[in-house]
Amino acid sequence: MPAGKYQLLVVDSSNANRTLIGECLGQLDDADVHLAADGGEAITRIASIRPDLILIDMHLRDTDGIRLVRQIRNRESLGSSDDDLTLWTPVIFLSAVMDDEMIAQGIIAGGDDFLHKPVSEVVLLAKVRAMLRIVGMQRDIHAAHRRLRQIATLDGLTCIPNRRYFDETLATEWKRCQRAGAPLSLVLIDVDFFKQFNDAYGHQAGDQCLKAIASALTESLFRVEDSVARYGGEEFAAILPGTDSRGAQAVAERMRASVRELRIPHERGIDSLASCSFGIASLRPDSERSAEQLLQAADQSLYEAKHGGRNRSELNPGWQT
Ligand SMILES: Nc1nc2c(ncn2[C@@H]2O[C@H](COP(=O)(O)OP(=O)(O)OP(=O)(O)O)[C@@H](O)[C@H]2O)c(=O)[nH]1
Repeated sequence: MPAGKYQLLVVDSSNANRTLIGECLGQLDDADVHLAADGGEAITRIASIRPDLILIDMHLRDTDGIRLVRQIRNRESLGSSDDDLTLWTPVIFLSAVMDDEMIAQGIIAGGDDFLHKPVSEVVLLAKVRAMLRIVGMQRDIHAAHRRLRQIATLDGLTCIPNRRYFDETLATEWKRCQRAGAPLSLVLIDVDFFKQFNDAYGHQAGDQCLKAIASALTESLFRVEDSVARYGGEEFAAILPGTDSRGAQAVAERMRASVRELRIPHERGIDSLASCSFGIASLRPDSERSAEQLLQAADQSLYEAKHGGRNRSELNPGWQT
């Protein structure tokens, strides 16, 4: 949810009331006011403006306030937000007649407060401000949650996705590619002679080398669905959904060349430069094989690449698409 002005929606079938409340709320500098004449229009506007607060008259021409709020809460629980936190939009009911029974029903249905009509401008603004304070806190919680999620899936040294992100993404992409009947390719990447690099230049230089390689690998991926993570130590792993083995070989070669183009001096390295070896495995996910097996297959190819001389990529012949 982008932080910015609060979006308020007033749902009232009386043109005069709607305008009056709208004008009153227009005094709030930090809010935009939207108006809807009935339940149907409210639902459409909620989808487009995603309001932070809704004021609903109890008697609408096509429905009543309680039904409408039930519909709104239903939709909220179905479509949770992109970061898995349910959004709660406060609802204030407006009603000329108000008894205990109605208040209880309204709150049970999902309303948060009531305002007596004709609405006092002072009370309306005070209640809306109180609700918006809570909305503001909800926004802060969402922002903190998003940030924490991001930190939890990022590698501290290289700032690229970490092993946890890799595991989650591989599981998700496996299912997605299986449903779509699409290929899924995996590339395991290991820095060559990295122990000697650390021994020769020190651990800090080793860290800088890993950071530069992580950037080079990331920049070699052009598709949004492709990702590369730090798999552990001096190992990285790229997930290429919807990419067949030929495509994966092309990506691996691009990554290999970009690491070489960094021209990081490595006295024990191939031609005295840092390099990586790449192991590729590809499949169309099915219920016969597992992501674990795909990883093992890519690891075997990586072993071949290492033993074939390093600074090269190898595709597992049994795992081609
Ligand atoms: N500087 C630094 N070194 C790391 C990090 N993680 C792992 N390493 C080092 O990476 C080295 C990996 O060494 P090996 O697994 O023997 O492999 P290698 O020397 O790269 O040799 P080959 O893979 O066979 O080419 C070890 O010395 C680890 O200590 C890190 O975060 N920073």
